[in-house]
Amino acid sequence: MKAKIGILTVSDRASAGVYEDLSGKAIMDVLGEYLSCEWERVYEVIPDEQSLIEEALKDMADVQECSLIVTTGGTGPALRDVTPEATEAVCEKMMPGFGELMRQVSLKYVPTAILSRQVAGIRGKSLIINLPGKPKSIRECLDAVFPAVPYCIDLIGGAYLTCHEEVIKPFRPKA
Ligand SMILES: Nc1ncnc2c1ncn2[C@@H]1O[C@H](COP(=O)(O)OP(=O)(O)OP(=O)(O)O)[C@@H](O)[C@H]1O
Ligand SMILES: Nc1nc2c(c(=O)[nH]1)N[C@H]1C(S)=C(S)[C@@H](COP(=O)(O)O)O[C@H]1N2
Repeated sequence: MKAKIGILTVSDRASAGVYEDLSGKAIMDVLGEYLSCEWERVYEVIPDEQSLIEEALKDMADVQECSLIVTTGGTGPALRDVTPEATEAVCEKMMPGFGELMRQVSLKYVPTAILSRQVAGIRGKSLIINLPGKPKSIRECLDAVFPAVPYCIDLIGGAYLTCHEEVIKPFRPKA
């Protein structure tokens, strides 16, 4: 099965064309460096509206059958930041370790790492992971959690992800 990966940028300004979506691009670049298997991307840029975020996540998970969905933006405390709420609303199971680890690692880079409420969870055969909006946060967060991502996707019946192990080494306890 060819892996499908959803990349969802949640940003009022990127979706309005005020700035180029560098964070979505960073997700594509980092995943391109990590993955040795063939994969297809499903990409969307939407404003910070909870209903639109939920709709996009459900479409990527249920219709497009993405094994992994990575969001960027909308995780902070500002009024319009609702990506974690939308993620929780569509997930059957939350995976708190992802947010805990990303926040902890991010503190090495910025003291404001604690302002991100980023979460991860499972919807069907999809793992959804929230990342902050800043382009530089993408690699900082993904480097920390990605080693656990392929095995998590194995456990929920998603696509079998393989990686360039000199770049990132996935850990599969039963391999
Ligand atoms: N998708 C993106 N592409 C490029 N830069 C971004 C993106 N998202 C955020 N940034 C940058 O990070 C800074 C802080 O992100 P912030 O959380 O304020 O943005 P956001 O909430 O994603 O954007 P908005 O307020 O338009 O929804 C922004 O001012 C911008 O410079
Ligand atoms: N790794 C990392 N995490 C980070 C940051 C960062 O630059 N790098 N920025 C922080 C800041 S300043 C904010 S406000 C929160 C929330 O960002 P968001 O609302 O764009 O998702 O993420 C935090 N987490």
